[in-house]
Amino acid sequence: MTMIELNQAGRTFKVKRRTVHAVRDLTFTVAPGEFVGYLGPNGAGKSTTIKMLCGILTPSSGTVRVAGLDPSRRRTTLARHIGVVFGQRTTLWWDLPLKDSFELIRLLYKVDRKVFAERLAELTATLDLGPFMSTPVRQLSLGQRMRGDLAAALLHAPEVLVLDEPTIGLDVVSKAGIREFLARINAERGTTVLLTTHDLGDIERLCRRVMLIDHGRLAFDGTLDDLMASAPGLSSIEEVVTHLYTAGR
Ligand SMILES: Nc1ncnc2c1ncn2[C@@H]1O[C@H](COP(=O)(O)OP(=O)(O)OP(=O)(O)O)[C@@H](O)[C@H]1O
Repeated sequence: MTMIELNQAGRTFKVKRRTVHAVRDLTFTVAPGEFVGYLGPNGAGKSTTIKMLCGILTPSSGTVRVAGLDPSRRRTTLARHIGVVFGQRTTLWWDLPLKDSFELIRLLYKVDRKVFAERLAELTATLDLGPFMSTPVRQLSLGQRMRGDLAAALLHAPEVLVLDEPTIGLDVVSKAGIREFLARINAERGTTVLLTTHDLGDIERLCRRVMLIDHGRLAFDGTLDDLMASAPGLSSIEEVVTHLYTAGR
């Protein structure tokens, strides 16, 4: 059983008569319960991959499956199985208090009132949302907003969580809190997590497996230990990743 499956997936964009290959021949699988780091330099194709996983973008070639579904054709059904957080953007309603955004999500996903209340209570406690539950989203700090977005992505209890830079711009304490929360969700609920980040501390703390994409192609797929062993003589993850990003340029 696989939770995420890409088979020679590719995506091109036409820019001024030129074809940009954002993602090429991408083949990998992610099993249920895995916590995978998805790394790559700017412009490597990470966001394009994530958009194909959510069904926002249709692959130009190959196939993509998430929870057994073709995301671009079954986007509504897939929404029940997947949670997505884009660190740079919020999915919450800007002018509404956080709790009203959550209630709208309950209605959208048709979650039973009692089940929802239990989940929300648990997420409120683990993410410490209580102090700003009645605050409009636009007035939240970045760290508070991110915690709100994570709760919003998990209220319908998806099996797979896709995170695009969830710790961007956060201070060390907020980052540690988010990392602890994600580790817990993965361990306790068995949620499959695909994490894109430029913060290698996120990767070190959370991911056993790392995939690295460069120029739209998979350049590395292995454990964090394999990654460290791939560049003998280099001792920090920063050095190893810099080496991989600059190799072949
Ligand atoms: N809508 C689009 N139209 C044209 N080109 C695009 C589009 N979206 C992405 N690209 C191009 O595809 C390539 C991959 O972009 P993508 O956003 O997937 O990279 P990324 O790995 O997420 O980068 P970053 O770390 O900077 O967010 C880049 O060359 C980018 O310019």
